[in-house]
Amino acid sequence: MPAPENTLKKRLQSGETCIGCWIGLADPYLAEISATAEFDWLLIDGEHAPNDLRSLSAQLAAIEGKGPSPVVRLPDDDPVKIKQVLDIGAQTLLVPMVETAAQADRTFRAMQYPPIGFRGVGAALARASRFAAIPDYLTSAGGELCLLVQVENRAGLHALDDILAVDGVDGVFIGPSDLAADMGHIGKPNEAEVKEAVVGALQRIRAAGKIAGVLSTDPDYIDDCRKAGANFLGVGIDVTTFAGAMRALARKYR
Ligand SMILES: O=C(O)C(=O)C[C@H](O)[C@@H](O)CO
Repeated sequence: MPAPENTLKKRLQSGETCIGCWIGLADPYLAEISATAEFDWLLIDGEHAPNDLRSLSAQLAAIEGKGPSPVVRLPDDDPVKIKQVLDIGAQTLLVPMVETAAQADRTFRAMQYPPIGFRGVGAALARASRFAAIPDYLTSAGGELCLLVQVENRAGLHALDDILAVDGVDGVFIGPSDLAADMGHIGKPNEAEVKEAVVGALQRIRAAGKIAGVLSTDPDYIDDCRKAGANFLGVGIDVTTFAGAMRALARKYR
């Protein structure tokens, strides 16, 4: 029996547009509630949300088999964290702040077992192998992993073509918030030159035959990015959705 099929990877690589939501409330109960919504994917944020391996694992379990495919964002490109997140069962990773082809290639190799890469072997203890219930995990896991790297500053944009040329990179996600900050427009991802850079990068990513990702909560921004070819399309954040709804409810009766 092989590793579980990564259906999200296959859908995205076929060119399908898959919409999803950031989940940063860092709780499996809330993740399961979000999984009742008809998103194609839910991204569990290990960079900006208060998550650890236990909470990430619990949210993976809460989402799997409920409809949306789970994605995990790492806090950085540390190979040790990558190994641990893969061992708890994540199959699609989003890795932030990638600026060079060498960094992207090292990140890919951290996800792969030898001889392709250098992921440490511990499947017998790992949720990913269903605790050794998947006998062929070691020889089948690599093909079901999906690496999405984040390009979110000028250095990464400058190296985009080289990053796209890395075979192990399945897709590139453009981070409008961090790119805006690096371009001198912090808090203004809608600034004309930022938006132009985001849209242009998305077009280049799809032209290279790779998955193109972005996140926005602005419907017009989302539509422009979809038209530019974004197919890993983040359209919301649970934290801001929940906080906004709670504040609106309180104001309604004040
Ligand atoms: O730079 C970005 O935009 C992202 O990477 C997404 C943000 O990190 C997310 O937290 C929404 O602000």
